[in-house]
Amino acid sequence: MKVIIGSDHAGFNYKNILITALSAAGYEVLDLGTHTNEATDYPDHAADVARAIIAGTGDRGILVCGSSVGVSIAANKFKGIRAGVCHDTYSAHQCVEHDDVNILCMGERVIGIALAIDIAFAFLKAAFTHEERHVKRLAKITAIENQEL
Ligand SMILES: O=C(CO)[C@H](O)[C@H](O)[C@H](O)COP(=O)(O)O
Repeated sequence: MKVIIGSDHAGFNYKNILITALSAAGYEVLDLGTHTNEATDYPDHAADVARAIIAGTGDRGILVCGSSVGVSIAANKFKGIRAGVCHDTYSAHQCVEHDDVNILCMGERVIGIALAIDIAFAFLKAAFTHEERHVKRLAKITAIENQEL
């Protein structure tokens, strides 16, 4: 599985640690930045990762900012992106199993790094169930996206 990862300055340290952990576990990881501690704007990085997922450059995305809220708002503006804020491992796998989330958002200022790593693995190991009720609900989200609902 190929993972696309991005962060602003507030998520920079966790992004780097996550890249090391995921790469060591055998995941292919594409780092779209930011590449320094210098202050940057989270919508830019959310857009980079969202566009890469939409283009099929990677299978799943991970975004890290200070709280996770900013990147999730920005990423969810893109059609076809289902970005979820997860600061616990249950949400991290359930959001894929039920909601087919394709971008995980975490906040470096919110949780410790050990939990962030566990959450990333829970997210990446999970698969969408394709159960009828979930497929129906996702179709409604797509309808909202297309302004049909
Ligand atoms: O946490 C965030 C809000 O959701 C943002 O993604 C930023 O990381 C945060 O706003 C950065 O704050 P700073 O004071 O500019 O470092």
